[in-house]
Amino acid sequence: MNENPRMALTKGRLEKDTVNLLEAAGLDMEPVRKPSRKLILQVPQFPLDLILLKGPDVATYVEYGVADLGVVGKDVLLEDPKPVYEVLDLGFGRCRMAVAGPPEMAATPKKHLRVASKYPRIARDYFEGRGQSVEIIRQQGSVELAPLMGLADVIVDIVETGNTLKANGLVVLEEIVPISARLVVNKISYKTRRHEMNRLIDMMEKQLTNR
Ligand SMILES: Nc1ncnc2c1ncn2[C@@H]1O[C@H](COP(=O)(O)OP(=O)(O)OP(=O)(O)O)[C@@H](O)[C@H]1O
Ligand SMILES: O=P(O)(O)OC[C@H]1O[C@H](OP(=O)(O)OP(=O)(O)O)[C@H](O)[C@@H]1O
Repeated sequence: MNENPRMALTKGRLEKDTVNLLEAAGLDMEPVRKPSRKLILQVPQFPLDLILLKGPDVATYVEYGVADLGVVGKDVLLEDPKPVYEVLDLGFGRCRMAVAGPPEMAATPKKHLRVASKYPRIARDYFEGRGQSVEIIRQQGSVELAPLMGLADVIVDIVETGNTLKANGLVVLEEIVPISARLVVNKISYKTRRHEMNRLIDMMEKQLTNR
């Protein structure tokens, strides 16, 4: 067992809101706020270590119990489901998963669709669930380019402000699912470190209800 409970945080877009939430919950987040390349940080005066990872790796660390808890986007959990407990919707990192494409695609249903996405599983589940035949073309980024370049008919991607779609002449064709950051807990830690896990969950939950 780790000495202190360990929480995995997603670097990048979710980082600032996560740090703000933990700070509001009473933790000294100075070590994370201080610019540094450190990936393991200790919360002063509180039994908690923090590790910084990319979203999909947060879920993996929590699955294996190397981290007891983690903060990760719902998109990551849907794309690569893990046997972890999802205990809180943290309410930030809000965006939606959507099908998008050129406006004319709305009026021209196709027998077989080519779909570009960083989220092949979400895309396949969505279209197959509707009986739509698809070929999924996996992308690593700049997904909006695919329909513009003729690589795909539509994309499945995250839409937040809608600015990227707009700047590229694309529109949302269908909403798939709303997304936000979630707190996940390792299943064994939840049993064997119940008191510590509940204390941390309660501290965070209280801040959410105060907002
Ligand atoms: N506009 C957005 N684009 C992508 N993710 C967003 C957006 N808004 C909120 N999110 C949430 O933030 C999480 C982290 O996003 P972030 O872009 O930092 O990492 P990423 O998706 O791994 O991208 P990258 O590969 O560019 O680092 C996502 O998993 C998602 O839940
Ligand atoms: O609706 P918006 O506010 O414009 O946000 C959505 C865009 O942000 C994300 O891309 P990201 O910036 O992570 O770049 P990449 O996936 O293309 O690397 C996502 O894949 C969309 O392209």
